[in-house]
Amino acid sequence: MQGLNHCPAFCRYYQSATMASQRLGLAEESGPNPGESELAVNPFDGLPFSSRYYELLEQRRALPIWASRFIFLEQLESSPGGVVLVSGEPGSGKSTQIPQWCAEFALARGFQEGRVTVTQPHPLAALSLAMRVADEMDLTLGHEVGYSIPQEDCTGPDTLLRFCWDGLLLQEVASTRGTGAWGVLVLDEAQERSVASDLLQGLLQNARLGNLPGDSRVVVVTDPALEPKLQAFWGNPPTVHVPRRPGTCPTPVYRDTVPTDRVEAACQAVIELCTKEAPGDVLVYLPSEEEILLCCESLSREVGPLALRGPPPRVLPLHPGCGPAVQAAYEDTDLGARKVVVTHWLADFSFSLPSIRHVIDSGLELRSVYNPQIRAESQVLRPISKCQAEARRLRAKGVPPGKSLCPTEIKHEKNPHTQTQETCSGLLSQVFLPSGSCLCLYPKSFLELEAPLLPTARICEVNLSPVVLLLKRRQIAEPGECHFLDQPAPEALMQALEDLDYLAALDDDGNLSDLGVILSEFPLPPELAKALLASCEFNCVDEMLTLAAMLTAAPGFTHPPLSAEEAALRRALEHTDGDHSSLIQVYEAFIQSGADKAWCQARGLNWAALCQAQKLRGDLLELMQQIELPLSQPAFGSEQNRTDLQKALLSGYFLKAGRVGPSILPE
Ligand SMILES: Nc1ncnc2c1ncn2[C@@H]1O[C@H](COP(=O)(O)OP(=O)(O)OP(=O)(O)O)[C@@H](O)[C@H]1O
Repeated sequence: MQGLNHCPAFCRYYQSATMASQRLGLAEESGPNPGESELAVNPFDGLPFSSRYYELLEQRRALPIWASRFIFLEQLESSPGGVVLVSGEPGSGKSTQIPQWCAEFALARGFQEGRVTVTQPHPLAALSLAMRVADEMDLTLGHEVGYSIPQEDCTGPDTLLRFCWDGLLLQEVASTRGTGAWGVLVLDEAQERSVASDLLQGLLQNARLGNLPGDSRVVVVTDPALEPKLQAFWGNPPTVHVPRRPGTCPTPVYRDTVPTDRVEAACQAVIELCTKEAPGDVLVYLPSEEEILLCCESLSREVGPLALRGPPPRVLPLHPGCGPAVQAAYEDTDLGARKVVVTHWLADFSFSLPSIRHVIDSGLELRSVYNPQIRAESQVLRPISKCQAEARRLRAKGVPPGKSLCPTEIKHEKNPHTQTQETCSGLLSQVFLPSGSCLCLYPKSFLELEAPLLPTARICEVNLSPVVLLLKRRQIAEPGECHFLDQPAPEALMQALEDLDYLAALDDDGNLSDLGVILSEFPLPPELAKALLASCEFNCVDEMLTLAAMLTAAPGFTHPPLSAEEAALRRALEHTDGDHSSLIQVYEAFIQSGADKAWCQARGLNWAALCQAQKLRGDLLELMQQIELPLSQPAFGSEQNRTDLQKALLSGYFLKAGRVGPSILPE
């Protein structure tokens, strides 16, 4: 910011933007047109726009949301309660354009109320969007545009627009180490009903966030399916309706029965599309990461030998473990190979891949669901909601590579109505495209009978202890008083309070104890944080740090062993004491390999997840050093260490303990 204030281009733009916004309310057009040399300077960094900027500007102008830009900025300026709702179907341009317009709005106000923060329910979506938006704005990632996700903060002092995993923003709001206020907060993908998004909305609605400046703005972005509920929750705020995406959406084709082997059925459907040479990329939805990987492996083996006219398809997984490699799903190769992207719920709403023409949907999702009565989480395989099924079907509306539908090209069409850019949404539907397809691997009655209308609110399905600890830490609200979009069951809240009490995190008045305050400092579930603190007492900090990091990072194993050789290499990593010791052993072997990717691949280990665990372990160690907790030397493998580790774990997880051997607890 300081740098920007001294930049003559910024000052020039800022003055003109301020004058324009005073005159018009807001500037009518974003960014210059090619050829406007005098103003062709990026107001955010003072540098001339590159040719790439203009290339992407053409693509942005073709998005359905582009027509809503002026009305959105007007509503943002004048909304009486400072809240604006944006409702539009997937792929209409909400996630990429709204943040940029908010940055322009904040710039026109001189960033006096603060900068722009955009939340995403998935860390990978925050990363991917930051990359795309930095590109579209012609700015440098990590400088003016940045992102914050677990174990990675790619922001700097000049960051004006930050994409942030919503769980992290919630932690920041609650923690003493938070980054403070924002001028505009965009809560994207509200229909996904993540815990943090629901909670942030509850807190904002109750006006309980003390660090909000007076004139800040909140923008809630959603799929149309959740719009009525959000309207009611926010008291009918101004709402921007994004026009429907042009193009015809294929009618779904249903299977008569649910296949016993989903992966096999999906692979066969992909191969059929490839052999029929139906143009366009393919998106396959399976329930779990494990099935995604199995499907990718099977497809990679089977599509190679097919006698196809073009190059063989590129098979790409898309799940939280992919990291920055996820961008490959957006890229086209020079050879124009067809992409087959295999994914799960992650791409229901985030990740709008423009070239998808064929969707193969299993109609299922695998989710962790917590049962407070038995205090246990289980993996539940269940039908997706009707709203998700519709979002998946709409993905097949894409444009095959090489068939760009940017307005300049449309103007050349022999159509008397193709005069102005404003009418482009109407025009696009008139352009002939080979039709796409949507194959549902289930009968029509399957979702009609079994699926809910909307995705289930995650706050009603998770263990609430971390949420309650967080709220108590900042005395933001009494958990029971908080006004949620969907209220969690009272017994789930009671159980969370009870568990925190058992952990000695609460005092007699129900407020956080000193121990509770320390527990809330760790980015870990309270039970695990307690076990880590206890490891100081039982002299096994080194091992417990590793275990905490491995249990928190993404799963270390990618899939069941694929060959006898891989199975043998994996067996060598297993520890006779069970999963916890195996995880420590895997981590230590990974470090000894020099964090080698090929070493991980040979054992079916998730290299990205292990790197994440390494980073998290470092962060936890730093935190312990800051709090001046006593550390201990590594002793993994000794009998004493084994017992110490068990005692530390029991200090946190005593509610889940069952004794089979002689007691190790002190008499
Ligand atoms: N990470 C990315 N890399 C490259 N292009 C992207 C990326 N994200 C989005 N796009 C482009 O921007 C277009 C609009 O996507 P955007 O995510 O803004 O839509 P959306 O309305 O928010 O959809 P959704 O609700 O599915 O996220 C896409 O069709 C694609 O062309």
